[in-house]
Amino acid sequence: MMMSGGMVMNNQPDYLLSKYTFGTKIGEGNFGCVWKAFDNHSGEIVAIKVLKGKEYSWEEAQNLQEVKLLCEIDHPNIIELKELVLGEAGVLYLVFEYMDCNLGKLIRDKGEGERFFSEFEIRNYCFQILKGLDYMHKHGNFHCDLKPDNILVSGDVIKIADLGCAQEFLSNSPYPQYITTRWYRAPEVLLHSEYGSAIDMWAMGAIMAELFILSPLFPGDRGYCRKKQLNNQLNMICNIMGSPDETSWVKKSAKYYRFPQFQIIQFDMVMPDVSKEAIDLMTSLLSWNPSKRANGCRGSTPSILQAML
Ligand SMILES: Nc1ncnc2c1ncn2[C@@H]1O[C@H](COP(=O)(O)OP(=O)(O)OP(=O)(O)O)[C@@H](O)[C@H]1O
Repeated sequence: MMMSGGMVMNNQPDYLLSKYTFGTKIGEGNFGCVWKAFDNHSGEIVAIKVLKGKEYSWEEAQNLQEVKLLCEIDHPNIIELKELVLGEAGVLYLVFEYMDCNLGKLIRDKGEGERFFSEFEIRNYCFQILKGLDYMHKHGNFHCDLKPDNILVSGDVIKIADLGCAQEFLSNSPYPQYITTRWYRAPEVLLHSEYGSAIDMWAMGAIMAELFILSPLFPGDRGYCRKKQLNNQLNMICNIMGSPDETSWVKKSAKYYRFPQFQIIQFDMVMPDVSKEAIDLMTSLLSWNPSKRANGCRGSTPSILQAML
């Protein structure tokens, strides 16, 4: 057994089954199944992610991006990885602190009950997500797959999870193919342009709007080919944020793309009860130009964001 930071790493096959009692399956993504489990020693409830589709060696397991990053991270708004266990036949188990549900489910439940979140609740959630993101960005990483289902909630505490696609700014490795679920994907990624941590701020803007309206802001269709998907998603964005003007960013990043022409829909028209500060923050987070997006590390951030961080 080895220790890295506060985390335990174990490659004894029997260890997992003797330490934990598995309960129900609580989630499933592209990369793993997540189970609720009971720690027989401490009595604590945990969430165990069983990685899919590959036999891991111990070295591969320790070098996984999600594992490497979570070993270095210690923040109250980022999920804690408690243990890494390599079981029989190279099955890899990631043992996390347990959270009650994800933000996507909470939004869907509210939507079905036709009950809105109060702005106070939304500010509290966004404040915590922004704190977690700010920490990641200041430590040279960005999440790359921020979406409501990857944000976990217990009571009024929020934690960012699923760092499997996260990237280091200065990494020599090429950025991954898979970047953000399409509805939360920033224009620069859609347009195959250069991108960085500002893609998380775009996703944050889309999530904040979703918390207010209880449905995704840019729910682009799948489309039957990549070109259709791209057109559809960018169309959705133009439809709400207005088409980008001829700024240097558009000239550099989208010189071959013909944007459909739409005027911006003012958020205060569709969200009449939302405060001006919250509208300003969403509008800034959803700027076409990544360098203009609100960002905790920059001076030109809206006052609500400054007050939050
Ligand atoms: N620590 C946890 N506590 C409670 N539920 C969790 C926890 N971690 C994950 N889950 C649940 O399991 C789901 C899938 O987890 P996760 O996103 O980590 O898997 P994934 O395979 O990497 O997903 P994706 O396809 O989005 O990359 C989450 O949406 C969440 O509902």
